[in-house]
Amino acid sequence: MRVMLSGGGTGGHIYPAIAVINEIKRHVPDSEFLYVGAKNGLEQDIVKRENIPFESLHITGFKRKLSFENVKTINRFLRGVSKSKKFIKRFKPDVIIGTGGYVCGPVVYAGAKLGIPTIIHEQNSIPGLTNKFLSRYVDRVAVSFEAAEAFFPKQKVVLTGNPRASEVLNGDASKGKKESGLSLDKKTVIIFGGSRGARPINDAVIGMLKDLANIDYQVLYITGDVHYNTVMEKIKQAGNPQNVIIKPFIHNMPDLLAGADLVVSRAGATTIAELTALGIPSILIPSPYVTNNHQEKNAEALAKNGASIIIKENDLNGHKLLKEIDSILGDEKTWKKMHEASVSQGIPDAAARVRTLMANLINR
Ligand SMILES: CC(=O)N[C@H]1[C@@H](OP(=O)(O)OP(=O)(O)OC[C@H]2O[C@@H](n3ccc(=O)[nH]c3=O)[C@H](O)[C@@H]2O)O[C@H](CO)[C@@H](O)[C@@H]1O
Repeated sequence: MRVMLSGGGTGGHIYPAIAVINEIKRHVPDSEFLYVGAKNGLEQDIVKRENIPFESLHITGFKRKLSFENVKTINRFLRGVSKSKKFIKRFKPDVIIGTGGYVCGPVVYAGAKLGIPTIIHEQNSIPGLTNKFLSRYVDRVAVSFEAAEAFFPKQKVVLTGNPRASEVLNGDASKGKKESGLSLDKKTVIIFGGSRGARPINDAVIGMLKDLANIDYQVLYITGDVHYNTVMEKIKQAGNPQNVIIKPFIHNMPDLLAGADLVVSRAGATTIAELTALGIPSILIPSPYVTNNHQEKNAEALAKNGASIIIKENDLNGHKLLKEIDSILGDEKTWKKMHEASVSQGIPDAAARVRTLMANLINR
């Protein structure tokens, strides 16, 4: 089977595509893949590390306000379409899958225009602009939340969940802990701000570092690549407690999450799919800077049934965060309830559902 994939900008769009690739590889081992990503997105690095053939487009997103930049964006889109058509004619995919982010716009659009079977995957409960645009042209729309169904043509939409949920299921907790320098027997909190890190979360963690030294669990704190040096400068002054390990980025999240008792993070949809697949309780700080405030909606779905506590970014500080962490890890009953609520929200067989959708579409 020949599968072309596109999606990117941030990890939340890239890891679901890689999970689809791994699922197909397991079932149809001689399949071939081509990933088309943005020149400046995180996908350059992440996809190449996985040894997946990669081509790139220069692409940007629309500004909401009228501006000359939008004219350039339209030109880049049109150039992206014609470059994608060349990739498609050369690679000859049986199917094209887009997982969101600006870059998959021209790729999936070009595929649909050339008559190739096309699918988009939407991770969020409120869809992004690119997927809304593409939904008019594609054959199927796979969604991760029921709430997203209403935004797409009824006859095309299928609830699959997020394929990354399946990928994290078989993580090796000891390996993940050893790789990051964590102890094997302590309760573990993982803190990160999505795939790129988030300054307000970093500030809150720096604000509670001194108090973290007095707790009996351990913390793996991921700053995000671009924030790492600034954070480490500040930490030089604040001091780094022994039970707090700080990293810029972790490539092997499945093994790390397998050993996590609690996660503190933004409310990106792919992170949420991972948490609920594993039943990890969470404290979510939705980013208020995303389209239609979709992270808040993602987080609300979990908080409503008790799997997560939401802290709004405006209310976030080190003291509050530590208090909430303690309220979960310090009380076995609370942890168990949140764990069960989290499991009940997961779709762990999402990757298989996407594979089936694809196989049915192309009759294989
Ligand atoms: C600012 C922005 O536009 N964010 C969006 C983006 O977020 P973002 O890319 O942050 O997405 P998510 O939080 O959904 O996913 C992050 C992914 O990166 C992984 N990870 C994270 C840190 C790390 O060190 N290593 C690592 O591998 C996580 O395990 C997860 O698989 O895509 C999501 C999915 O469409 C959206 O819901 C988010 O709103």
